[in-house]
Amino acid sequence: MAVRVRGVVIRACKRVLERAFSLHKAHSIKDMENTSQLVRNIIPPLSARKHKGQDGRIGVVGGCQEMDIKVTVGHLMPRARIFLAVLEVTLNMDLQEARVRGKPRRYTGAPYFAAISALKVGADLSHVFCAREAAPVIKAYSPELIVHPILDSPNAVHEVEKWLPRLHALVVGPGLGRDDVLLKNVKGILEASKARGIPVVVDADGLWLVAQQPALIQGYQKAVLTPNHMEFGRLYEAVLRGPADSADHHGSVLRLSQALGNVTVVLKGEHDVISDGQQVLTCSQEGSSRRCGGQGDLLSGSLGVLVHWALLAGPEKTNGSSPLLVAAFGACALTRLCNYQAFQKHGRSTTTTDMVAEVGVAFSKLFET
Ligand SMILES: NC(=O)C1=CN([C@@H]2O[C@H](COP(=O)(O)OP(=O)(O)OC[C@H]3O[C@@H](n4cnc5c(N)ncnc54)[C@H](O)[C@@H]3O)[C@@H](O)[C@H]2O)[C@@H](O)CC1
Ligand SMILES: Nc1ncnc2c1ncn2[C@@H]1O[C@H](COP(=O)(O)OP(=O)(O)OP(=O)(O)O)[C@@H](O)[C@H]1O
Ligand SMILES: [Mg+2]
Repeated sequence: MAVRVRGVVIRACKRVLERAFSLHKAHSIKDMENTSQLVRNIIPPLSARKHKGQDGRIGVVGGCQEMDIKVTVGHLMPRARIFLAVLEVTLNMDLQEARVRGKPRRYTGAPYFAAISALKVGADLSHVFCAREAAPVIKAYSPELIVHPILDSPNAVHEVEKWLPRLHALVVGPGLGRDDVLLKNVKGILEASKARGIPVVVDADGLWLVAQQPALIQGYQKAVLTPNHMEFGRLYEAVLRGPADSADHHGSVLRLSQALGNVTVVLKGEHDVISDGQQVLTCSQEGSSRRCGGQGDLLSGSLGVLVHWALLAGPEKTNGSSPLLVAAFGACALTRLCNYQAFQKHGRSTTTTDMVAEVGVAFSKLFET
């Protein structure tokens, strides 16, 4: 008898839990649909009357190419030293310094993915501000990008500042690396962008810089930070002086956003959690289990365009929600659907290039139906 009663109770509990779960799921699907509608509202209509540039001029700040030449000058024969000196003049770099700086980083794919994604989403012009040696590599990937080889030059901040009046949004960090000279220049670029009220998406090594100096972004409400798991942990620790609660992503993202003065934060992961310090949204658009590098760059590049569109549209088009929150949701849903579609075709061999090829169809499915 007691065993039968226990069985009935367990089955009843199971039914309650299943119902609660499916209700929660239905609720989140409804939320996602409502937010997708807000994204649709901010998309500017295509029109024959518009001129080039009107739908978005986006800048990506990132891309480095440090040489990995291991030399110990003291051990070289005199003739080899002369050769080294000639090589240094030709390459215009200090090879000893390259060795001392240690772990070389060469990222050209990340800024390319971010910049090409901005174009594919619908920006008219996409600029990349990168280190000198990275420029020919990035340019060779795509003739569609405008590439400025200035990020490691002594007057980098001034060079980028000249372009700021012509840019609608900046994406800072993809493939930037952590070289002190580049980070110092990027700090100046962030300050100049803030002074002009230009929206900034901060990703990857840009987040490394913000974790060292949170004041750089503190209270700037036209900023969106897009950390992955590791970047979020670093940032949280730096700002809130303690570890994030891994069992409560909602609470952690909300707290980080609030502590940064309502800067919008997007924590990427199995579900993307987005907050402006007031609302918390979750994007659970179906993706896949494939986690190749570069997917986050697709997200930050797309977000650069959507942030511009959302701010242009204003809060009346987003039903009172923060435009940046809506833009961030749009970029997350788009990236995840690109991942899903690419995975259907390529399975385990899916790469970010396959995802970039899906942007057009995924965007139409989500936001133009
Ligand atoms: N093709 C390219 O040029 C690419 C360059 N990239 C650049 O590489 C640089 C470093 O970026 P990283 O993303 O590696 O950042 P980090 O150097 O902070 O490393 C993140 C580490 O965390 C791990 N990780 C990520 N998600 C995790 C999770 N959910 N749980 C546990 N571990 C997790 C990763 O395997 C990685 O080793 C940036 O400049 C970035 O833009 C990446 O964007 C990938 C593509
Ligand atoms: N476990 C997961 N399941 C489904 N989607 C995921 C998962 N983890 C990440 N994503 C999605 O992949 C995209 C990129 O997130 P990811 O955490 O890979 O960024 P990242 O590490 O910055 O990428 P990148 O290699 O470009 O630097 C986001 O849209 C996110 O929603
Ligand atoms: Mg990344």
